[in-house]
Amino acid sequence: MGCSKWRVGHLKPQSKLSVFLTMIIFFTYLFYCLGGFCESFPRPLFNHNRAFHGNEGKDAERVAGAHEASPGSVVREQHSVWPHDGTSSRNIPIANNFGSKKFPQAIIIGVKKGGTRALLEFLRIHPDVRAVGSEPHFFDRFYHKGLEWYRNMMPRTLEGQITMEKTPSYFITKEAPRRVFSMSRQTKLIVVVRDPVTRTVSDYTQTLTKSPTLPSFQNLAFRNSTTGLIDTTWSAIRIGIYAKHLENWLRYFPLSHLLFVSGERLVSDPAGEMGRVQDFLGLKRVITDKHFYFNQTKGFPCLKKPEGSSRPRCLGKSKGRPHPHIPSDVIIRLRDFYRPFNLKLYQMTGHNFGWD
Ligand SMILES: Nc1ncnc2c1ncn2[C@@H]1O[C@H](COP(=O)(O)OS(=O)(=O)O)[C@@H](OP(=O)(O)O)[C@H]1O
Repeated sequence: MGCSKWRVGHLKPQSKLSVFLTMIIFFTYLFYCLGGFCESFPRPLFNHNRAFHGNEGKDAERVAGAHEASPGSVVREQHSVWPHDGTSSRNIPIANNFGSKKFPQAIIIGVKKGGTRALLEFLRIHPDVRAVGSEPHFFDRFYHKGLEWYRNMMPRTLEGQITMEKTPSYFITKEAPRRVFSMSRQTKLIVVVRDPVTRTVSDYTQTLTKSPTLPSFQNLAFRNSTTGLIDTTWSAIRIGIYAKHLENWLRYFPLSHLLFVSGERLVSDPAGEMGRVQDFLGLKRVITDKHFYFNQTKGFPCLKKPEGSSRPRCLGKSKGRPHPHIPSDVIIRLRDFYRPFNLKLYQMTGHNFGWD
């Protein structure tokens, strides 16, 4: 102090003034820095999240805003706030490759014409569900392509989100249970079941749309029209023997890994059925009756706001088609045929689907 006094005392008045001003500037700057206002580099926005997830900088965007309840909603929020030109005002690149591709933790394995598309589209409005749009057919047709091929088909998911796919033919594929099990024994399996008689007619209607010269329903359904013996080699019939197919799955998975969704209730009470599905998947009940409205023209429930859209949407023309008339005696025979298998299913699942 004495030293500086001595030096200042020997300076000219102009020099004293400039020293004084320099000191004012220096102390003002010091105060600003202590207040945190003088950083010349942008702060890495998500540093705190590395510690949060112990992720050491991998997938920085994956952990973005991990303090929020749902990673899915965080991503949406970022997109709506930040510019969409690939950079943000804080020099954080916005890529559309958030997260990583994982094997599905839950699969809709069946049944064909049960209402599997409706279920998947309804689930996709949940922020914590990401699903493949098309049917991958990995465990039946493309198993030879290998698990990496399959994983690559999956959408990227963030921490806490569920990866899903639906391929209804898995349910009747002999090898599928073993194959799914060897991918992960933790896989959750969802089966949408529908009255097997209506399901057969629905299946027939689909084939008829593709091949208008198809024989009549009764020609295909009976092995012998006089004895009324049902032709179980016709896949449209065979698929509806749910109890038999279920036996294959129960060799590998406990019943607690399977959820049976009623195809009928998915139409009459979509929100109620979706509540069960969300509970089974361990998801917050986000999808409620607010998401659905009944479209009189379509004759089915439709979504008020499907994923990625703000406009109401129903499923396409191939879903909810009118069925051709099938003579009542044929329907009765089919009902008789399926009854014991249905009862077996009710017993196996502990759930009466009310088809009889
Ligand atoms: N909300 C809604 N909208 C339209 N259709 C609905 C809906 N919910 C269930 N369904 C029933 O779904 C049936 C088709 O089943 P899938 O989607 O499993 O068919 S497929 O196996 O993928 O081809 C389809 O069968 P069809 O009526 O025979 O066309 C519908 O009855």
